[in-house]
Amino acid sequence: MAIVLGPNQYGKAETHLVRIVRDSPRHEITDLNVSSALRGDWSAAHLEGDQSAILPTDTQKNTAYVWAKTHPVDPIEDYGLSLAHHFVDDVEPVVGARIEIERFGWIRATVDGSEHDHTFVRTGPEIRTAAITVGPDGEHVIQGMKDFVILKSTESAFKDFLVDEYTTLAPTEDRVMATSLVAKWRISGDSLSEGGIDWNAMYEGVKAVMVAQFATLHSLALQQTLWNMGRAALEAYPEIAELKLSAPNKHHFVVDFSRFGVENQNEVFHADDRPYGLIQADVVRDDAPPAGDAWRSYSGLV
Ligand SMILES: O=c1[nH]c(=O)c2[nH]c(=O)[nH]c2[nH]1
Repeated sequence: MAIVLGPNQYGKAETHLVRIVRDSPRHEITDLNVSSALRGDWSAAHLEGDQSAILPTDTQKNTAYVWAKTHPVDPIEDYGLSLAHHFVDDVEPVVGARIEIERFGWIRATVDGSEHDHTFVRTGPEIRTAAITVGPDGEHVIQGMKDFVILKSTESAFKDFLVDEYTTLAPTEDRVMATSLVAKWRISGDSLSEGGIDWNAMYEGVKAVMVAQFATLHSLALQQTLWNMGRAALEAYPEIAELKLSAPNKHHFVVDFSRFGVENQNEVFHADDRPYGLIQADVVRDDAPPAGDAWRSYSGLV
């Protein structure tokens, strides 16, 4: 029996950087939380305390800042690809790099009916995410979103489910359906190297396709809604190899007004925060290029 060092990676998590483009009086803001992880043979550091192959996490943080000055940060996917390539191509012992990015939204403040040049208001809660991997198996980009809260107030049912002696849930033909969606979609291999992906357009397009499915499908379950959201996104974007969805079912319970002699026809709800059903589904193209290290995560944030 031997005890051996297993998979490992290291880097700087959550470098929260704000880039202001101020080349003209009309400024632009990009607000990013960047995590970098380096992959390679770090056994000497773990087993012997030898740091000679270790580029400090502090250096990785500095590099993320400098890259934000010297390279475009919008779209975040190109910033991440460039930063990952720098670590892999320019830092000798590094064989793979993972860059994970959260992008927080800002819009211009409106003052006297006009968009202001240098005052911004945080939007949300939706956070755009990206996870870029460059390594021995090539390049992967996982584009995505989290905390995307969406609700429909009708055209959602949940009935005819399996019942056992512990089941108390009443079937419903008409309920509120709401979730705080996490969605991630992978682009790998040829689709990436052929270049030219308009990342911002893809992000807005996938979001629009998924919202349209959520809205227009008369849902029999969140599971069915998720499948159709993912299927429609893959149909619309051939570059996407696969898409993963994680959706907490944000339950809205009709408040019982019967003792008050007041009717409640799906008008007043108790919005419960926990527990919640958690429904997850992957939608995959059956000829998708292999995922390799694409889903090997680092910070747990994206
Ligand atoms: O859309 C739903 N899917 C479920 O699996 C489930 N289970 C449950 O209690 N409510 C719901 N709703």
